[in-house]
Amino acid sequence: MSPLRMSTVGSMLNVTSVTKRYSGQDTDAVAGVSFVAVPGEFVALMGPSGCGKSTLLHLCGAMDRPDRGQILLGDTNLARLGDDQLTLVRRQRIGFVFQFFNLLPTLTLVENVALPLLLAGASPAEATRRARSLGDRVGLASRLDAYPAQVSGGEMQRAAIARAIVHSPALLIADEPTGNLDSGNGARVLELLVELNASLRLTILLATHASDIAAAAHRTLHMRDGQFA
Ligand SMILES: Nc1ncnc2c1ncn2[C@@H]1O[C@H](COP(=O)(O)OP(=O)(O)OP(=O)(O)O)[C@@H](O)[C@H]1O
Repeated sequence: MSPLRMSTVGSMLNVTSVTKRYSGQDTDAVAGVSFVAVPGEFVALMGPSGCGKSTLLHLCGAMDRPDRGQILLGDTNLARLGDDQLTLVRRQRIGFVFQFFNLLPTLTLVENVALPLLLAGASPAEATRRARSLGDRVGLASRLDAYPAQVSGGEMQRAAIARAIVHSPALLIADEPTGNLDSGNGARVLELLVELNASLRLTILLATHASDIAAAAHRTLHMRDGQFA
């Protein structure tokens, strides 16, 4: 069997004994972590600053490779992929939401949302049509032609979430998605993530410091010193 196609039963993400140490460091950022997320599951990662949450998200999101261990996204073993294959997996099967939104400032919200579709080869008309439709759905209808600097943090994060799911990924990785929002906007962004998780059966892996955010997940994994506590 090809190293890219190993069979697992029913898991979206199957992480086994994963370890990652950054060069120049004398401890592992992630130290032998294992867990499974099933399709449609919303899993929260909690733990103090520096415990390894972002590193684990990067590994599960095909942004980095573990030193040891195995990460299966569906049937694909991410640890065995080359750079080009990892890029394809990221573009096609994973969506990312970050604390500071990471929208391109020179594009309008709808242009930001359409970007992954254009990169995947959609025509500008089709990409714009789908981006507008999803923008409406996430509550941005009247703001889609504004630039990021002209809208609120909550609206920027809604656009970032729309951009993250416009290509229908299997897995959404969210790193402190409410960490830069006031409590009202944070609650509305969380509500949106919960709604998308339920309606699209989107698997979500989300890191947070906030226990009320984690409480909305189906399950919370607590990290400390690179391991699950
Ligand atoms: N690029 C890097 N090079 C070297 N060390 C790093 C790098 N990124 C993270 N680290 C270290 O790895 C450990 C885990 O960091 P990580 O960012 O995964 O933690 P975190 O739980 O996400 O923290 P926070 O909640 O502050 O974002 C920390 O000790 C951090 O200093």
